[in-house]
Amino acid sequence: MTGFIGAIDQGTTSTRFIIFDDAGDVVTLDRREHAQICPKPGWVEHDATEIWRNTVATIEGALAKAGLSAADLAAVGVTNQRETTLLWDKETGAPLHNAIVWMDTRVEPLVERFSRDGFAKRLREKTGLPLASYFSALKLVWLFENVPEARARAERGSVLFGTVDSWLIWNFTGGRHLTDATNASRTLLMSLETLDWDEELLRYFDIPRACLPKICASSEVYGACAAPLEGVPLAGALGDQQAALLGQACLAPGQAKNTYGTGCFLLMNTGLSPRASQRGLITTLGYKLGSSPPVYALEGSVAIAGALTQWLRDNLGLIRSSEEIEPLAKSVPDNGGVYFVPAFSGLYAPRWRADARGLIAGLTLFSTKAHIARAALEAAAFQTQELARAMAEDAGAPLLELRVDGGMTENDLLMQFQADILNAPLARPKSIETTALGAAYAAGLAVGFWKSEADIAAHWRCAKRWSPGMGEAERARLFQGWEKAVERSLGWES
Ligand SMILES: Nc1ncnc2c1ncn2[C@@H]1O[C@H](COP(=O)(O)OP(=O)(O)O)[C@@H](O)[C@H]1O
Ligand SMILES: O=P(O)(O)OC[C@H](O)CO
Repeated sequence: MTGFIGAIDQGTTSTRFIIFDDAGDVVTLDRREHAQICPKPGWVEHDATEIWRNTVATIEGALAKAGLSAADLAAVGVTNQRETTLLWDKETGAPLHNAIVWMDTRVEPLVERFSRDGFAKRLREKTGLPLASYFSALKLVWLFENVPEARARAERGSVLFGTVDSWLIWNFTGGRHLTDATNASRTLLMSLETLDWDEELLRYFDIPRACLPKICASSEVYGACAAPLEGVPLAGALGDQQAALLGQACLAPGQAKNTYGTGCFLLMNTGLSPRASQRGLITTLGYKLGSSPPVYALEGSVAIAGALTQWLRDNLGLIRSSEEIEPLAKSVPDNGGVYFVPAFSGLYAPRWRADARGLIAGLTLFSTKAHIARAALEAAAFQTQELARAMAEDAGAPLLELRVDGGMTENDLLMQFQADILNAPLARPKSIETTALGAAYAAGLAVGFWKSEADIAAHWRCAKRWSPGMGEAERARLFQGWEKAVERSLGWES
């Protein structure tokens, strides 16, 4: 019987394999963390071979826990941390360098170099993206400039470029070099109109076409998997935030979700044509299901959200586990005037300030670690409020409801504060594994396991809701404090 769908969720901090039943409910899950390699300030790398090993281990782990075998899976989907950039040898499959992670800032000097000629406006028109260290193109340029022989071999096609989806698909399918259009839309190399690599952009960044994967739909059969998923069709791939959009069934224009993980990513479905932002948001591909027309989204990306909780745990030792932050923060009635701006990689949307750095503001002798914990949680909410405000202005209508998911949504204090600061209700579905669910939906639709978008929308059920309860004056006072702190974080790094 093939009554289940599998999804690999390869995230910034961990890799999960989740098995879903036909109601979209989690049957079982296995998870492995991988090393965050930080060789210099601002540099963040992953070992791609460790990621592949963890992927295999989580699949084996989840199948064993559920007492299932690969033959029980009708299809498998892949979803992944986006923009993270890899090069590997076509013959041996060996990576040429550690993967350069999306939040890595080493290419700031390249951003400056490429900013000088005024091409950034054209880049934004074609790709929907600002010229920033976040996206893949400059990471790839850096690899070509720093890894001996990489460029010459890429030109010959013996070295391949890919984001993490490509890397996993290549390993699963015995060497098929493919990517999906949502991941490609984060490279600064794909045109949002044609959904193909763009000659003008390739020339601009001097990227050889021979090293690029073929761009596919988010939902189509990519190939049959090798062990440990022997023979299972790999039938869906999406960047993780787009997968969450689909997993949250935000299928109608105007519907939006926010995922609170390492970072925070607010995406709104904007329908069948790309909508340019006037407020510092990104225009991105939402999803492309088979031969259906592509669906676009506006996105607000925040680099540091849950990562700040981890930082309090690992770098300051303020808490022993992420969960401990909630009781600590709750032990004080408010932030006591303390604000924490986690601009560790500069600030992404809507400000795009690479020169910002993290700070804690408003400290007095009265401040305790509980105020710092509270300020760290509130930072995710304030950053989301900035995105929501920009999105409402772009869309010409306020957000009526925000669907939420990701690890931080377990934090009740944060979610209530978020509803208060947004002045809009939050709704969390029965499963917060919506990222993996989106990849499962994409794969399931491609093989007919689920029949239509309506079929998957019918699975969405609200399990928890937070309603706003804060007065306007208090909301304005708190947000003003945040804005003052952000102003002070700007221009730190010059
Ligand atoms: N109860 C909690 N309160 C605050 N942050 C949390 C809590 N639980 C998890 N987190 C944070 O959420 C992140 C994990 O969420 P997850 O959705 O698994 O992220 P990712 O997919 O980016 O790896 C971590 O950064 C962790 O510190
Ligand atoms: O791995 P996550 O969930 O933190 O997501 C990372 C994003 O895809 C980066 O753009």
